[in-house]
Parts: sequence; structure tokens; C-alpha cells
Amino acid sequence: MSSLELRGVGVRYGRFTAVEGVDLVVPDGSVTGLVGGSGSGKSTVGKAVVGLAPLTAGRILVDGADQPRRPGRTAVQLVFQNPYASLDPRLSIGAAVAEALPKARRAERAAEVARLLGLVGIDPARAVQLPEALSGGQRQRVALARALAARPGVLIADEVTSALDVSVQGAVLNLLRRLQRDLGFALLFISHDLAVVRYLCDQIAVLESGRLVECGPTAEVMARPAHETTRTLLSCIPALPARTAPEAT
Ligand SMILES: Nc1ncnc2c1ncn2[C@@H]1O[C@H](COP(=O)(O)OP(=O)(O)OP(=O)(O)O)[C@@H](O)[C@H]1O
Repeated sequence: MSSLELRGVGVRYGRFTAVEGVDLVVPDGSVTGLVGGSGSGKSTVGKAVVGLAPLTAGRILVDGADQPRRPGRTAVQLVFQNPYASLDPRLSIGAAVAEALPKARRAERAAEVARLLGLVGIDPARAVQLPEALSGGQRQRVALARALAARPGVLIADEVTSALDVSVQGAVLNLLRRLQRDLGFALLFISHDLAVVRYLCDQIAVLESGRLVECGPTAEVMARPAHETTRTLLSCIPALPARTAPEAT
């Protein structure tokens, strides 16, 4: 599929520098966890990649080519934290997914919508329903289906389970992991939760005050964290569980 590369990425909001000098590669078909404390710039990095935050320095490349600087149907798709906000309440879930399909596929729209809903574990017969008829976890599945409609080579998942009930978080994470493995997209998984990142990611990158302070293979970073910020984040995991799935429902 695709690789994502950030070279010297910087984002400023007016005079405030939110992100500075970030170099990061998410290799083809792999999962990178981007972690850091609140306000460290995680979401800003994700938004900069899809053109929703101003790239004031550096380059963003997908498969070695510069990304177009406008949001939309690009090779990179972003799924946000809050499925309540990311779906239009007036649009049926089928229409929401159809809207995200590339133009060339419009003729087969209904079949493709049904396929995508099935892929994320939503009964295609529910395509006519409004988001309000769905639970938070189901809405997040629809948001995923919408992102996958564009057949992205790279997916950015920004705290995709944080707004969900704990009881469904594991199921959504398992779904994301299965989709990543089956479809092979590169995944930048943004989270403040190292326990979850450990379960899902091949590589971990740690942000602090907009700068990348550590990056390496998950097992290495977990076993021998080199930076104080990483150690602090690790200390927030109550008791490090074995590398097993968070509880799935
Ligand atoms: N549109 C904006 N205008 C001005 N400052 C912003 C804007 N968006 C984010 N910031 C600031 O940039 C910094 C990084 O924010 P960001 O949301 O990227 O952090 P984060 O690591 O994702 O935090 P959290 O985990 O709390 O979501 C913060 O200080 C935030 O206040």
C-alpha cells in the first residue's frame, strides 16, 4: 500500500509553535503509535498530514511524493476521536459512506456501501438509519467505513476509542487491528494510552511540547525507555498487562 514520511514538520498557530522539527516514517503496512501528554501536539501532527492544520515547515510525503495541501479524498484519511461530531446527524449512515466514495465508483455505490458497512461489522440493512439510531461504538465503525471508502494507503486514527464507553473500546481496537492487517494500510495511531499502543503498534513515537523525543520499535521503547517523558507515560500504566487484546465485546 503506502508509506508516510514526515520531514522536519512544523506547525505554528499565529506566534505559538505547536509542532517543530518532527521527522517520522510510518512504513508501508505497519502501525506507528504517536503518544504524548495532553497538548503535546499529537492531534496537530495528524491534522497537518491531512491538511487540516497549517504546515509551516517541512514536508509530508506519501510513497515519496508530497501530499496535496488540501483536505479531502487523498491517500491519507483521518478518523477523529468523536464519532458524534464527525457524522452529519441529518445524513443516513449509508449516505455518509457513499459521500466518501471516489466518483468513479458512484455507479456501484449501493453495493460498495454495503461492502464497507459489512467490513466494519454494521448490518448493511441499517444503511438507511440516521447516526442517532447507533451507539457510540457503532458510529465509530461507520466513521471508519467512511474513511476506508477512499481506499487510503495511510490511515490516521486520532484517539478513536477515547470518547467511547470502556465496554466497547476493545472491540473497536480489535476491528482497527484486523482492518489494518487485512487491508494493509499504514496506520498512525494517536493515543495517550501506552497500554493500547503496546497492543497495536510496531513502533512508538513520543511527542513532548511539539517535538519528537523518542522513536523506536515498540518492544524496545517499552523495555528501555530512553526519555523521561516516555518513562512518565509508562508509569501511568497501572500494571503492565501481557501483550493481549484489551477486553473485547
Ligand atoms: N487551532 C488552534 N489554534 C491555536 N492553538 C492550537 C490550535 N489547535 C491546537 N492548539 C494548541 O496546540 C497545542 C497542541 O495541541 P494538540 O491538540 O495537537 O495536542 P494533543 O497532544 O493532541 O492534546 P490532547 O491529547 O489533549 O488532545 C496545544 O497547546 C493546543 O492548545
